[in-house]
Formats: sequence, C-alpha cells, structure tokens
Amino acid sequence: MSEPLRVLITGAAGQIAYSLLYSIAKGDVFGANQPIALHLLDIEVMNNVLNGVVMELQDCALPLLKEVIATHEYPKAFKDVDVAILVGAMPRREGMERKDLLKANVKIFKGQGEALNQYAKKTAKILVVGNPANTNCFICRKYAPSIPSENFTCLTRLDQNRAQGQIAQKLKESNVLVSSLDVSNVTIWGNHSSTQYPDVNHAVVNIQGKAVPAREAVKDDNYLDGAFIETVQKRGAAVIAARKLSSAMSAAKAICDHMRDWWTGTAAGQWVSMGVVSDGSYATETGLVFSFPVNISGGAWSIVQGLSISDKAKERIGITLNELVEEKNDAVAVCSD
Ligand SMILES: NC(=O)c1ccc[n+]([C@@H]2O[C@H](COP(=O)([O-])OP(=O)(O)OC[C@H]3O[C@@H](n4cnc5c(N)ncnc54)[C@H](O)[C@@H]3O)[C@@H](O)[C@H]2O)c1
Ligand SMILES: O=C(O)C[C@H](O)C(=O)O
Repeated sequence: MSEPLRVLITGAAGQIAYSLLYSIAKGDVFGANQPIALHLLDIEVMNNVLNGVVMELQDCALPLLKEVIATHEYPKAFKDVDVAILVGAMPRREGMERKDLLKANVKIFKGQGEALNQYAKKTAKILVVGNPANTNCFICRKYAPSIPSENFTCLTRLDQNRAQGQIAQKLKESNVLVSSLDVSNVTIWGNHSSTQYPDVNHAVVNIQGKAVPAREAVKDDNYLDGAFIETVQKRGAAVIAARKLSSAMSAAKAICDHMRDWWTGTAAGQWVSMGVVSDGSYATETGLVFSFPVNISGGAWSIVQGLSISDKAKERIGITLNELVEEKNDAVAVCSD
C-alpha cells in the first residue's frame, strides 16, 4: 500500500464535515487502495465536539484511515497536506445573501491561504467550500503564491447536481424515467450564488441508451429558461428556509464528486463544473475564480473551449461575472484593512 494521502478538512466539527468524513476515510473519493491521514481543523472552542468526531471515526473501524490529527492550530493542520478541503466558515442564515457573509468569512481564507503557502505541499489540491466560495478561493490563492493557481478550485458541483436532479424530475412528469446521472454536460457558469447561470444548452440526456439533447427531451423551453434556472439559483436558500440550516448532506456528496473527478478524471465526452481561476475564457476576467465547464485528465482540468453561447446566455454570464468582480473588490478591501 502507498503512503497515506494527507487530507485536511477545515470546519471539521461542523455539519458538512459530519457527512463528509466517513466517505473520504472509507475510500469513496481517493480510491479503495489509498490510505488516508485526516487532518481535522476547527476553532479552539469546538475542541470537545471535534474530539467526539475523532472518537466516532475510530469507532467506524475503517481500514484505510491510518492517522487522525485533530487541532485548532494552523501549523499542525496544514503541515504537508496533499489535499485541503476548506469548509470551515460561517454558514448563511435565513434571509441572508451570500454577500452578507463576505465580511465575516473572507479573512479566514486570507489566513488559510498564508498557512497553505507556508506549510502545505506545493502540489496540494485545494477545494474551497465555505461561502462566498468563489471569492474566498480567490483570496486564498492570492495569499498562497507558492502554490500553482490551477490547484485552487471552489465548489459549484452542488449546483450542477441540483440542475441534473431538476431535469430528471421534470422528465418523470412526462413518464421519461431517468436518473440525475443520465443527465450530463449541464454547465454552471460563474458564482456559487443566486446569480449563477445553470445552462442546459449543451446538456444531454441518456434515454434508453440514446443521447438526446436536454431541450429536445424536456420539450419545454419556457421551463428551461425560467423556473428551472430560478430553482437551481435559489435552491440553497430553499433548503435553508426548510431546514433552518444550510445544505449539508448534498454539499458533502458534491464535495466527494468534485474531488473524485479531479483525482480520477471525467468520462469521455463529458464535462463537469468547477470554480477555477479564469484564463479569460468566455470573456471573463482573468484571475477571478469563475465556474466553467471543465474536462479533467491526469489530475489536471482544462476549460471546455468553443461552446456556442447565445446572446441571452452571454447576458446571464455577464450578470454573474459582474457580481464576482464586485465581490472580489470588496474582499480585497476587507483583507487590506
Ligand atoms: N459551496 C457550496 O456549495 C456550499 C454548500 C453548502 C454550504 N456551504 C458553506 O460551507 C460552510 C460550512 O457550512 P456548515 O453547514 O458545515 O457550517 P457549520 O456551522 O455546521 O460548520 C462550520 C464549522 O466551521 C468552523 N469554523 C469557523 N471558523 C473556522 C476557522 N477559521 N477555521 C476552521 N474552522 C472554522 C465552525 O466552528 C464550525 O464547526 C458555510 O460557509 C456554508 O455556507 C457551501
Ligand atoms: O446557499 C447557501 O448559503 C448554502 C449553500 O451554499 C447552498 O448552496 O446550499
């Protein structure tokens, strides 16, 4: 067996981590033969809760889990990590926009960027989950200049999974029985926020072995251009309104999907959506962390190029782009206070 992969999870005493740790330690993400050392970080006041999580991990009796380091100290938490899943931050409460979180959370990611820069492996793959995820990722990368920018990503896979789920549900209404996994190449453009653009123009549904364009399968452009987009954009808020807590089980599942695909690659002809550092593709601003369609091979992602984008789609991409530019400016100002 190989050396343990050092996987840092921040916010390890929180609700997303509680759904996430088991899947990672069991081998669902990095493979059934890959030993894991978990580095669990939370703030000092959560020490007791974190100890309880460590006890439960021991009690799961997982053969791949070789070591658990639970700490509130950055030098220990970030030391030599291969993977950093940065979840720890304040979640949005009912009535809050993600923007409201910016002031509270962005400084955490400045400090964690500095810690990655100082202690993590230079090859570390980083996934930012804590909101506002794109802008936190932008800040984290800014303060970790010794790690290549392509190693920084943020989570928009939950939005992709939500979009696939909505299309599968809609098809059930006309007795076309498919699962979310039969829906591919939906793209989430831009910010993990209510301005994101879930785009079905290149999406395909596998119906009894035949690849059918999503618009042809659904046969309801009004829905796809209206209620579908709004449902995906506002799904996080709908979960918060219902649970009085932000999504956790589905967020953890999306984190696993994101990391597993980054590790093992995307299927031929299929792409997934990830927030990545923009190279200016699709008229976006270079350097922003923007969600794009990406293909992944050999642990490296590349933005899918050459997709046709209608004027309406360009307008929607422009809206989420403008929000991200604004967030970035606010975040840079907060961090230089
Ligand atoms: N990108 C996405 O798709 C997505 C989806 C769901 C939730 N989120 C975000 O993920 C974050 C975590 O959500 P949750 O439901 O697990 O929240 P939670 O409140 O249950 O857990 C957050 C944990 O982070 C810890 N924490 C706070 N500051 C920290 C720091 N500086 N270092 C380490 N740990 C710290 C807290 O003590 C807490 O244990 C929130 O910001 C939420 O909005 C993002
Ligand atoms: O919407 C939120 O604030 C939580 C999370 O980002 C989500 O999308 O469920």
